[in-house]
Amino acid sequence: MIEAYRVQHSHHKLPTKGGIRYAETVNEDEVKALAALMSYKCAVLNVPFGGGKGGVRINTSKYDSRTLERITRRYTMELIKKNFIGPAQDVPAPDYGTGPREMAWIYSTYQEFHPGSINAAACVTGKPLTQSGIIGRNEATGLGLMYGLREVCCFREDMQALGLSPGLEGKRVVVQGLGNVGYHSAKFLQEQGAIIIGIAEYEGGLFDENGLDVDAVYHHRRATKSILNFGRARNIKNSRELLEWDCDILVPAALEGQITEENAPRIKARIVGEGANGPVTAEAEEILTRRNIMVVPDMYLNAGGVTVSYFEWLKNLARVSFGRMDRRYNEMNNRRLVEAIEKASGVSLSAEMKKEIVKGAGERDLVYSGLEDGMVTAYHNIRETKLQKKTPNLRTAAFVVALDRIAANYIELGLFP
Ligand SMILES: NC(=O)c1ccc[n+]([C@@H]2O[C@H](COP(=O)([O-])OP(=O)(O)OC[C@H]3O[C@@H](n4cnc5c(N)ncnc54)[C@H](O)[C@@H]3O)[C@@H](O)[C@H]2O)c1
Repeated sequence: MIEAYRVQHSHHKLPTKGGIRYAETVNEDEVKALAALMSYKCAVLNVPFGGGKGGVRINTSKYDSRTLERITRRYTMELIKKNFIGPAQDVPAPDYGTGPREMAWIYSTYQEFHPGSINAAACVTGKPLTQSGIIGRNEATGLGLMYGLREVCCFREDMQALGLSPGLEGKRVVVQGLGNVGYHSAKFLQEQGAIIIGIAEYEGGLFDENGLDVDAVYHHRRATKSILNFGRARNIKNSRELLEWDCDILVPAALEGQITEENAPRIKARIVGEGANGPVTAEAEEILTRRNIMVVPDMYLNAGGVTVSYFEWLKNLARVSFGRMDRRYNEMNNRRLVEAIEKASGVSLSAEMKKEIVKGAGERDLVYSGLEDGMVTAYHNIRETKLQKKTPNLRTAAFVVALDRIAANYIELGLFP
């Protein structure tokens, strides 16, 4: 017998949207809380979905791929029977313990029961690219986190109040969890000049004051099945110690409840960027706020995944491709376009103009720029609200933004009958 859940928190917008988690810790309360968080997250980013969430209480390492497939398809069947999945009802996505593989199984099962449906692909997001997925969904949450922290760090006066210099460049970062969110967050932060001095996984952690090469650590862990013993980096046996390490930014990107009233007094980071959902407990946040440590809340900072899921859903509904899937193909086509323009107009374009056209806009450019725009705008909304309403922290301000928008929906829609 396997316990599984799907929760829909608010129908102010439909479909509801939220990931499916596979973990031994899954329980009804957790799924309910995560579904509520999804409502607020979508509202903060102005993504027109209600909140939903799913969970299957299993330890994935105990099952082979065949059995995981059977579990996923069985779970999807239950969702279909109860009308808890569909492009207009409820659209799942990946979360802890699931990825594109599981999403493909869900899509395939749904399709079996909806023959002839022309938008069946929009029943789930985070699918593989070959199965109507979208470029950029895999890295979306980590990329969005980087855009968010970049925006946070660009306000000179806010950084001064924390005793930090503006910008991501040179910021010393510790990341917990090297999964989808943690790996991509670390990678994109590193690309912006941040120094990843520590990475914590459940089997242990690594520390290197000069910075860890995120890609190399990721491949090392995949090859050796452990993060430990990487180059000259120092092994940290108890990886929880890394949460309390001296750094500028701490990114907990594994599971909830990692920073509690017990360890909050010892946190040395100046900024805590919530990659995971709920990594800082309410009691811990009070302590961090009192200690002038800025917590950038999950409902904003890890909303990149659902934002790009929205683009994938739109793409599936419209049955279009957002530009060329393949950059080389895109460039080849654009070169032809340049030739055609020159031939038709009889004018030869400048080298600069040709370069611009050839580069063009592929699906990746559209997804990345859409995500960037969403993250930047949302941070400005939250920061303005914090200043205007004098909220104690960014989370309260984000709640005000989200609840105002959701309330406006309910009020404007009214009651029926
Ligand atoms: N995937 C998404 O798009 C997405 C979007 C928003 C929020 N989130 C949230 O981000 C968190 C991580 O999700 P994910 O998709 O990256 O999951 P994942 O399964 O890809 O990765 C999680 C990683 O955390 C590690 N981990 C587990 N326990 C740990 C511990 N005690 N200490 C250190 N590392 C530990 C795991 O080994 C794994 O590598 C979850 O809270 C999830 O709800 C995910």
